[in-house]
Amino acid sequence: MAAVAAATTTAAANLKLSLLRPHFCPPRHAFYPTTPYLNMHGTRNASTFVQKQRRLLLLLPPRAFTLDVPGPFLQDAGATIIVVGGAYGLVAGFDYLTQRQIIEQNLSRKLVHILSGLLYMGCWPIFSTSTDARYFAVIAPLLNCTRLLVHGLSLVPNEDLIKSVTREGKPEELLRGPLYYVLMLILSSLLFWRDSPIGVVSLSMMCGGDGIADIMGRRFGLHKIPYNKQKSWAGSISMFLVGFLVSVGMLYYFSKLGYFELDWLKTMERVAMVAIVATLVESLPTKGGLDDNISVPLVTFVFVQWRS
Ligand SMILES: Nc1ccn([C@@H]2O[C@H](COP(=O)(O)OP(=O)(O)OP(=O)(O)O)[C@@H](O)[C@H]2O)c(=O)n1
Ligand SMILES: C/C(=C\CO)CCC[C@H](C)CCC[C@H](C)CCCC(C)C
Repeated sequence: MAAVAAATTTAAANLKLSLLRPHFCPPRHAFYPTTPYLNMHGTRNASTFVQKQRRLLLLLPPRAFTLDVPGPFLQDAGATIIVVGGAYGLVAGFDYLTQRQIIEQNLSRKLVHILSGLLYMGCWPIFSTSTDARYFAVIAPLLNCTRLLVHGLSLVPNEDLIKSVTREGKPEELLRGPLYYVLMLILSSLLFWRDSPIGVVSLSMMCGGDGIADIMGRRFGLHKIPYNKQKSWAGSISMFLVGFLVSVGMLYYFSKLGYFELDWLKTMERVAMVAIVATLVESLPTKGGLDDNISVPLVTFVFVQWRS
């Protein structure tokens, strides 16, 4: 009798858990804990997840011999150097292209907008599984934040940075869109990191979606949106499509690496809803109001939470 009662209670608890389970499942490594430290002789202690991370770091194909990564601190320090170097390289590269008039200033600004956040997120797996890894990851955006403040306040002039990331070439522009953008990268890394689809989708909408709206809208935006003559159907439709595709691509990337598991049908549905909301928010008239680099990711954070 007692055994039957116990079995019934367990079954009821399991049913309750499965009903409460969100569509975005908890990170897989919550179920399969990983060992960040590897033994001296090989990978005996390493879980599949850690092995995947190490392969990615070393850019070696699966099954190839992998060198020992000497502890999370060195791995995170190395990853930080790569990301900080990548950020400087990206801005310098676009500055070179604008200086040579290979691309115009506004296109450079939008390409930096699209690429920097997506490449930044793409680099998250090269950080260790340590709980401190996210603090190393925010070093690059923090340095860029300082850089934007120093040059935006004209404490030290920097024509190169201004040319590659501003619209009109004024230093104070660095204190608006670009500054809000790096602050959102920091916020999302600290709050969600690579363990949650929420941060991944929000940044994908801000980088991919919002970035492409400008590029397409300026080129093909003949037909304006009825409630905002500054924005066009071409820009908003591109934002929806690219925001959706980039989000799904990023979610696939992180789920393949084992950071979380997704029910793909529900995920697609949810990402489509989020893309519609982010596109609507971006299309609103905001003269003097909230910048898109704040409104788009913040609304996405809130909307995904609310739907969870
Ligand atoms: N849905 C959209 C968004 C943008 N655009 C085009 O892109 C230009 C700039 O858009 P906006 O988002 O206002 O850009 P910025 O103010 O430069 O934004 P940010 O500083 O956030 O980059 C608009 O004038 C418009 O030509 C568009 O056609 N349709
Ligand atoms: C032009 C921008 C926004 C306006 O809407 C983006 C500004 C980007 C920053 C100046 C540079 C940010 C760099 C990232 C923090 C790190 C990128 C690393 C990666 C590996 C290239």
